[in-house]
Amino acid sequence: MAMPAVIRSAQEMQSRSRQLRQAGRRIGFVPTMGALHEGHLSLVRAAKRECDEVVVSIYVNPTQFGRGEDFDRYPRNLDRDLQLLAELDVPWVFAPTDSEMYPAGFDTWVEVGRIAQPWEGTFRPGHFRGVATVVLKLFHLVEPDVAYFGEKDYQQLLVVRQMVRDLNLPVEIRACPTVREPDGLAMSSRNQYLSPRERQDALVLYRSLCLAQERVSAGENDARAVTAAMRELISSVPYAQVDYVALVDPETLEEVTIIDRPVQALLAVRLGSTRLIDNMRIVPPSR
Ligand SMILES: Nc1ncnc2c1ncn2[C@@H]1O[C@H](COP(=O)(O)OP(=O)(O)OP(=O)(O)O)[C@@H](O)[C@H]1O
Ligand SMILES: CC(C)(CO)[C@@H](O)C(=O)[O-]
Ligand code: BAL
Repeated sequence: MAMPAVIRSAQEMQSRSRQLRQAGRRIGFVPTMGALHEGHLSLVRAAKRECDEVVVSIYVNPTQFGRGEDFDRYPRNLDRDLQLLAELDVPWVFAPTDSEMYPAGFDTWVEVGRIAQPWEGTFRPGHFRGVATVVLKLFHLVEPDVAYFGEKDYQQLLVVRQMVRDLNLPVEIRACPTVREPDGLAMSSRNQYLSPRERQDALVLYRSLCLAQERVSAGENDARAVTAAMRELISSVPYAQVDYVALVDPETLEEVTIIDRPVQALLAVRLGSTRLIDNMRIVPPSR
């Protein structure tokens, strides 16, 4: 089990990738912010299945965090991450420094339009500008054939796809299903922040998504009735604060009123100082 080579410099990453591509290797890329868990590792496994080389980036990107968000306390544990990646035989880890990614004088930003505006875009202003900018830079440095993203960050996936389409980026975007804890909680690096009580109460996110599917399977087609039931369930945790709960078109993210086709349930809930997101495809019964 060899430890991955850790590349710190942007230029070195770019020249290594060029060499791999020139040798005809197909590069799979998994961008992360570290504090790796099974969700991340499922993306790595998908990349390993489909590509000759796997590059994982570990970078807590400051520009996607707003003022007052958790940038400073975001979990960082590079040694543990490298150990987990070594167990999967990942050869390359790109872990750039801030000054490599944002050298003095950096002043160019990627602004994705409508798809980045609602939901996370509203509650985390500037978030997707930071995500799109760093992902575009990472794509230029790694030059992957395929890049892997989790459906857990559903809107992020659509934002990245929009950018790739609009800017003709030569990379395929692969979506991977959300990996959950045995009790249903979506894996997230931020789960580490939860106290034992909050960890237990965090189950209301998954339960409310399942409740949405149950109601729709039972014939409910009024989106407002379904989101009201979800909110009621979440309110069984008195200190939970809902940022949004919505049923949306899976492509445009516009809110739907009647559920007459598959929709995406999206939610963001704060439990104490921890903000969690989750989502699920909700499918009405076929007639
Ligand atoms: N449970 C999961 N299942 C599948 N993919 C996931 C899961 N959690 C994260 N990912 C994906 O891993 C990639 C890196 O995500 P990131 O490093 O932000 O992890 P995270 O656990 O989502 O952290 P955070 O707590 O910040 O949301 C993203 O494409 C994200 O969608
Ligand atoms: C895609 C990403 C690595 C960009 O910083 C981040 O938003 C994440 O981990 O989902
Ligand atoms: N998982 C998306 C990265 C973020 O929350 O900032």
